[in-house]
Amino acid sequence: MKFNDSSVQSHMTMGFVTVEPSASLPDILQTITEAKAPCLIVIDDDKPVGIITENDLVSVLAANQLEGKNIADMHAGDVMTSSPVTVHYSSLLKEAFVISQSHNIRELPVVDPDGYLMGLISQNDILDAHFNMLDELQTLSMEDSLLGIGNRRAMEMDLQYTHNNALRYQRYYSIVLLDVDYFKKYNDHYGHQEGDRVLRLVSDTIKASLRSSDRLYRYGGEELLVLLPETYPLVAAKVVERVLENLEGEAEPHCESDYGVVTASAGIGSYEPGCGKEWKALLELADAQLYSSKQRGRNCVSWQGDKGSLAAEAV
Ligand SMILES: Nc1nc2c(ncn2[C@@H]2O[C@H](COP(=O)(O)OP(=O)(O)OP(=O)(O)O)[C@@H](O)[C@H]2O)c(=O)[nH]1
Repeated sequence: MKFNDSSVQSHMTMGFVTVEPSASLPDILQTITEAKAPCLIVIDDDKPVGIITENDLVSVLAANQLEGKNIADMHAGDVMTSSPVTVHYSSLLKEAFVISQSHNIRELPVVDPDGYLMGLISQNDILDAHFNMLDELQTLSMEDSLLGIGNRRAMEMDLQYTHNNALRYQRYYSIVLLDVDYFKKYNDHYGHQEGDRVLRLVSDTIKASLRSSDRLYRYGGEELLVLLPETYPLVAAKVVERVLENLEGEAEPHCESDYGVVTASAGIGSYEPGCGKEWKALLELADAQLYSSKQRGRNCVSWQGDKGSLAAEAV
């Protein structure tokens, strides 16, 4: 389901049960029991002319028992609510909800412009669709539309959560800032659309190089952030080295780069139990280390433990 797919037609059920106006009450009782349906739609010429709910049947049966009438003599027409309230198939869910609320009914037959029956929608169907759409909207509000990874809002929430856990249980975690090298030159040479494609390639390559417990976010522009829970700085450096190698291994041409292919630089900020640093301070640290990687010639990773910008391998 898509969050903007909010027409009645997309959410109605085709599993409705119909009866003719001439159906006898015993047949109606048997049909509704066998179908386990909340209601029966009475149709004439494929158009809804009435609706029979479980409540209608209970009321009629109770009244008849009191009056001693024979139910075998009764028909759909004696039991149904005539001229049922219907909703047009192209109506919005919220219109259907208003109609069902204002008439205090739970099931609405859905009709086409000529009044022919197309389906049935219930208040429950409408509420289910509504909550599913809310879920989808929430997911979308946390996702970067270009790269399909977490956006900055998602990143901040997850960082705070990871930080709180680390604080409480004395755990390590590392964050990595990655920035595509010479990306302005890439855009200028190959065009912005190609730049977008390469950003997706970078993001996909990074994602494929990470463990499932690691998370990738778009920090902004061509900068990405990786959150590595439970990860020591040295281990984080090894992970990032692998990421950078994999990216270089994609061999995506970049004729304006010293490397001839698309590469990225990275900086790491790590939380160590008792260090007293907030996640925002780690972000600043990662940013400073990223700057250091750029200064060292790019396509490399720096972290605080690497003795001030020696290559990761050398430590
Ligand atoms: N195609 C594309 N370009 C983007 C996007 N976001 C940011 N950019 C571009 O990324 C470029 C980043 O340039 P700079 O910050 O100068 O960095 P750089 O050219 O990568 O140089 P270094 O980081 O020093 O290697 C800018 O030209 C931005 O316009 C995006 O979503 N798509």
